[in-house]
Amino acid sequence: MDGQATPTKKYTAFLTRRLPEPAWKLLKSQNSNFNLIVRDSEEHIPYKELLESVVGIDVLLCLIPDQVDKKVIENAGPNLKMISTMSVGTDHIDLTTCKKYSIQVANAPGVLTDACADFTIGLLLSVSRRIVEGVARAQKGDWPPWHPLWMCGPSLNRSTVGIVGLGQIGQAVARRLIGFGVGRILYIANTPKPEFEKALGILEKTDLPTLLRNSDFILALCPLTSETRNLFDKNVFSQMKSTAIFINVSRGPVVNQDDLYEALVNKKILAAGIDVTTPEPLPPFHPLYQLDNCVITPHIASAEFESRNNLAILAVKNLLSGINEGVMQTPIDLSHL
Ligand SMILES: O=C(O)C(=O)CO
Repeated sequence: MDGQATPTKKYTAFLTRRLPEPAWKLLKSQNSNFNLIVRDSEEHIPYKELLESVVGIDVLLCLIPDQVDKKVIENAGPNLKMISTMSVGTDHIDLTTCKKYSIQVANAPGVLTDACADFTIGLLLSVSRRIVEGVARAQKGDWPPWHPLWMCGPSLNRSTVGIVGLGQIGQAVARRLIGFGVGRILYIANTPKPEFEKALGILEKTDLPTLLRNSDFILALCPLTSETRNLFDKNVFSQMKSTAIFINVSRGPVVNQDDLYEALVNKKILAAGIDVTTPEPLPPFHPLYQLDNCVITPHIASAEFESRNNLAILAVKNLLSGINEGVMQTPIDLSHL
């Protein structure tokens, strides 16, 4: 056998569902050196099927609703080396277990930023200008002759906006807010952003109580972590102005939903707009749907064709570079875990 190279083992990659066409084309054009298993469905993979499908794979490409927990990772077995997620958020993946087994994880940052920032402004205005409520009233015939203060809401112009989490999306939202003439933007973030503060002129890093006390609009744009889980609870809502509008485009579990309901019903805050909930999908008869002062959208902040296609393409690029070069393009730093 002297002189014969040991054949390198072909990786097996498993995709939990079909991907949008441009990402699929890219994958199909470059899959000759690995085994590709694609679950032939547009639908979410049931947990039990995920557990069974991952056994023995080397690379997993997953999506937000796929719960890649300890059990799934351990069921995959020792071959599992890389997980590429078609998402920015990684809270559906047990990163601690990934670190334990030296599994690389890559998300897809950057590609959704503008879509999410546009949507955040849209949701904020839908709530403050009562657009959804107005449409519902008009459709029900609840439309009196023009009335000076009917269906009025607070101005964004000259207001103080509090941003919780000034990452890429938070910064893109802050830039857009300048165009709406806001007076002040307060933010909390793990790291200060002095250059960005200087560029915008009206941005101030602060602490949570100061942000809550002073903001007319409070935007949750932070990732879900052990520090942000349940951050917006009764105590936090009680520190907001009674005229405050709360917007969540982050993750459902950063909010204690019962406490949000209580704050909205008892007018502790004026209104809320939430694109993310617990659970998702939020069941149709959930009490929050009954409130005029709550706008609920079904996790669509990033739902632009271009951004979702780019999200899928970046997830595929991560998978390909992981297989071909051993390092994914946009790996997550797990060293702090
Ligand atoms: O990519 C994510 O994390 C999203 O929430 C997409 O909407």
